[in-house]
Amino acid sequence: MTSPEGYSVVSFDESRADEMISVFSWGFAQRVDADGREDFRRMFPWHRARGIEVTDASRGRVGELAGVRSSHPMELRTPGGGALPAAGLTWVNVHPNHRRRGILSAMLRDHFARARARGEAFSVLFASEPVIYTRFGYSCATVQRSADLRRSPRLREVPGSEGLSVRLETADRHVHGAVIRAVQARMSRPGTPVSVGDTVIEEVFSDPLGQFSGAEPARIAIVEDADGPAAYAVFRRTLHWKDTGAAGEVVVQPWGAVDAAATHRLFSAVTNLDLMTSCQVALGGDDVLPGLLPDVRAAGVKHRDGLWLRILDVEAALGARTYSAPIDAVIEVTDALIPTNAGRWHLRANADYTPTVERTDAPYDIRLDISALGEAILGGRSLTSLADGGRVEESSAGQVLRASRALVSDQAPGCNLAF
Ligand SMILES: CC(=O)SCCNC(=O)CCNC(=O)[C@H](O)C(C)(C)COP(=O)(O)OP(=O)(O)OC[C@H]1O[C@@H](n2cnc3c(N)ncnc32)[C@H](O)[C@@H]1OP(=O)(O)O
Repeated sequence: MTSPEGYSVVSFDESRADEMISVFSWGFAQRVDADGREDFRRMFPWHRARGIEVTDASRGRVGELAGVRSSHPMELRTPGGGALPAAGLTWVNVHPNHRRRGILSAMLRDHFARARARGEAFSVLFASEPVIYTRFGYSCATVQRSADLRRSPRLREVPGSEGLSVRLETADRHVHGAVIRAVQARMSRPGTPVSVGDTVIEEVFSDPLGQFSGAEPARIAIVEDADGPAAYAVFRRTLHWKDTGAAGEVVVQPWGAVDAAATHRLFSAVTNLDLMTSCQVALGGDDVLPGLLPDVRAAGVKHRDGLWLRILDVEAALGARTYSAPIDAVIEVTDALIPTNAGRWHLRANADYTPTVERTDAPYDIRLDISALGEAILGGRSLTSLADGGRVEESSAGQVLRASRALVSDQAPGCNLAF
């Protein structure tokens, strides 16, 4: 693996936790207190930690970590109910003394090689600044929205919701990790992490930066149906008193539900807590929740980029999803960083829309860069809209439209677990 001059790429483990936290706190301008350090020890994926060490004294103290990163193992839902192994890139930081010397670039080359060797088809992340990642072939694959549901918004009725049980408990990572895993595994939305390693679960119950200091300990609402856990919401309340009386705030982070009935039951409970006037929640994809609100504008929905995705294995990415219309097309992919992705792929989806993907020398029908394919692969962005923006070419009129209809997904993608 090529490293920038004066540096070398290394693995590191928990014995270097203090150093890693120091690089992180410089990168993210954060104070990490004793509790936060304990959280880091539990939730940082030490087994996949990589860093860049100084090897030349003119660059800094020889042996010190100049940059760090790791990734969470997970499986990501694809359109049609399949899933693919993915690397959830996380805690990427370069100490300001060493920035803009190619350290991130070296870490990402290393990340791509190692993730591919493990058979991971996607690298996914939540971006601190999107501009960092576009040059490495990542694109925004899901949109995330935030809303404030206020108190008891009188959700529209959903058949079957009344019969579901809901209970509130104090969150306990040892007990409720299994609940979260059970719900995630049942979720069908493309972009959902349907299987995650322990570190993602640890992160759900952690607060390394003291974001929730002043709030109560994490609680969890659990809805069950005949098949077991069907929805959960991890939430924390903070009680404020104003001149007008109690004005408590509920922050839900994260939540997941398998269907509309479970969503209705869950939010009937968490938006109806005494002394609370605000219930802040993130929405992913085309969640049913906004459609249950009688006055969606009152929720003040805000949009932003959600999950960023980089395809590491084009053949797997095209082959592990279903298609919404027949397709028989040669797709030419350019990829400046992963040569095994580049070239022409013959994609055919048969009568039940499951695909075959083969390398071919035949002329292309559509041509696009890996970042454009990453934006479309979960069905979140249409190829027609990417073509309008000049990011997809066609060899003859109608090719983009046909492929676009095939790649669209019945459910808009979303990712409900941050990492
Ligand atoms: C998934 C996550 O963990 S997101 C968290 C990312 N981390 C942060 O935001 C913490 C604060 N920032 C940092 O730690 C660092 O500045 C990083 C990681 C963003 C960049 O690390 P560096 O080692 O400086 O990046 P590197 O030198 O490899 O830069 C590669 C290219 O990206 C550009 N670039 C890097 N960061 C940025 C940025 N924040 N904004 C704009 N361009 C950037 C560089 O200018 C360079 O461009 P070039 O190839 O045209 O010369």
